[in-house]
Amino acid sequence: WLLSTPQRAPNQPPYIPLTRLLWLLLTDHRSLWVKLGKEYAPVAQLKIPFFTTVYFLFGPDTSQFYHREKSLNFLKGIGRITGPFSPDPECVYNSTRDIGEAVNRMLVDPKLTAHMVDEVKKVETRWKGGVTDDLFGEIFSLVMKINLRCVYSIDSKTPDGAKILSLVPQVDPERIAMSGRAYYNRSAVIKECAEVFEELKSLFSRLYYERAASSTPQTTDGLVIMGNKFRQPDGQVDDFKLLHLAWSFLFAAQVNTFANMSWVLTRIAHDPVLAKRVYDEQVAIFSKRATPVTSSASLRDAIPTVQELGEMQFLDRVLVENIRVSSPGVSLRWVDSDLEWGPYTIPKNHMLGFPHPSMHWDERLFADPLKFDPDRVVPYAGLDGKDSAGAGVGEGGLHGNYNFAVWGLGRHPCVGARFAIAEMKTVISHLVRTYEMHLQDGQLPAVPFQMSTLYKPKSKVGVRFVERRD
Ligand code: HEM
Repeated sequence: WLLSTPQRAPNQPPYIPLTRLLWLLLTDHRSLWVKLGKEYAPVAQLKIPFFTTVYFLFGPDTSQFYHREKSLNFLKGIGRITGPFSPDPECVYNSTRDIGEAVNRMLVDPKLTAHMVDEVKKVETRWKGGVTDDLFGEIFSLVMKINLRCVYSIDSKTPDGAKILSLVPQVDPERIAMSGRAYYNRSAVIKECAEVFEELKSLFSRLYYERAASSTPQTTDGLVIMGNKFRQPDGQVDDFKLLHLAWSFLFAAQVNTFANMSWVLTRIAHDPVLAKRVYDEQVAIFSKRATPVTSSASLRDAIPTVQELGEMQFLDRVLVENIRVSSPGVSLRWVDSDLEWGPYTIPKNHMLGFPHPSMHWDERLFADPLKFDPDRVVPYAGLDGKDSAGAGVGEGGLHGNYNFAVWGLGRHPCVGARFAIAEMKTVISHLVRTYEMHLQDGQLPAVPFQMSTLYKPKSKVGVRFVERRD
C-alpha cells in the first residue's frame, strides 16, 4: 500500500498508494482531491499507517448516498481526529441538536445585530485611518468575542471574558490536530488540554450558577440554556457536560466563520469591482428605509435588521461562492455497519471521507472551478436525485442542492448556518459601509501546503481601511 497497489478482494475498492497522496500533497496540493477523484471515483481506500483505513467517496455521484446514509456516524468520524483533545474523548454526548437550538434562539433576539456591530466597533478603533497588518488574526478574535457576547452573554473585556479568550485558543482542536506535537508527544498535549478544560469547566459552571437563579424560561442567555439541559435531580448541573457543549459550540462556531469572513474581506479589499457591487447593494437596501439612509455618516451608523440581512442576496452569493473556493474540507464519518456501494463492500469500523473539492471543484459542475464567481449557475440535484437546469450559487435553500455542500447536506447539515450568515453579513455590511478597503500588498495571498479543512494564507494579510466620506 505504500509504493504499489496491493491485492484486494473483488468487492473491495482500489487502493490509493500512500506515496501517490504524498506526492500530490507536496507537488500540487490544491488539486489533490480533484486529481484523486478523477483517478479513483467513485470510491477508493487509503491505508494510513498507525491509524486506520480511510475510504474516500468522491464527487457528485456519491453525494446523495454519502450525506444521507444512516450508518455513517458523524460524531465518531470527527471524534477519531479531535476526540482525544476534546473534553469528552469518547464523544458519547451528541451536542449537535443542542447547539442548533441554542444558536437559533439567538437569531430572534432583536438586539443581535446591534451587539455584533458593537463588537466590530471596538476592534475597528484600532484601524481608523490606518491599517491592520493581520486581518485573519483580528477577525479570529472578533468572531470569538461576538460569539461569547451574543451566545453566552460574556463580555470579553471582563476578567472572565479575557480569561476565556486566553484559554480557548489553547484547546483549538483544529490547531492541535495540525501540529506535529499532537502525534509525537500526544500524551503531553492531552494532559495540557485536560488542565485547560479544568479551568474552563469551573469558569462556565460558576457563571451558570451566578445567572441561572434569576433567569426566566424565556431567557436568551446561551450559557443558561445549555446548563439547564444538564440539571440533575439534586439541582446541580453536570458541569462536564456543560463544558463539552460550551466548548463544542465555540469551535463549531469559530473555525469556518472566521476563515470565511476573513477571505471575503480579503477578496473585497483586492477587487474593486466586487467591492463596488457589495457596496451598491448595501446602499440600495438602506435607502429603502422609511427614513432613507443615504449620507456616508448615516450609512456608517445604520444597524441592519434581520430582514435587511435577508435582502443582501448578492452578499449571500459572495459568501457561499467563497466557501466553495476557499474551504477544501473533508466530511468525515465512521461506518457503524457494513455498507454496500455499487459492487463494493465497505466494512464497518472504518473511516469514510467525502472531500468537498472533489465535488466543488469538478469542472463538469463548475467551469473554471477555482475562479471566484458569485454569478455562477450550478446544476441543481435535489432530494429526489434528479438534476434540474440549474440555480445560482446559494439559491435553492441552504442544504437543498446535492451538488453543492457548502453548508453540509442530508443527515448532518450545518446547524449554525443561519447564525454564521447573520454574523458574516452583519460584520461585512458594517465594514463595507464604513470603509474602502485595500490590500496592503495588492495581491491575493498565497495558500500554503496544508491538509486542513480551511485555507489560511501563507503569511499575514495587511489591509488599509479608508473611511468613506460624502
Ligand atoms: C462559514 C461558517 C460555517 C461553515 C462554512 C460551516 C460548514 C459546515 C459543514 C459543511 C458542515 C457539515 C460537515 C459534515 O458533513 O461533516 C457543518 C456542520 C456543523 N456545523 Fe457548521 N459551518 C459554519 C458555521 C457554523 C456555526 C457558526 C456553528 C454553530 C453556531 C456551526 C455548527 C455546526 C455543527 C454543530 C455541525 C455538525 C452538524 C451535525 O452533527 O449533524 N457551524 N458546518
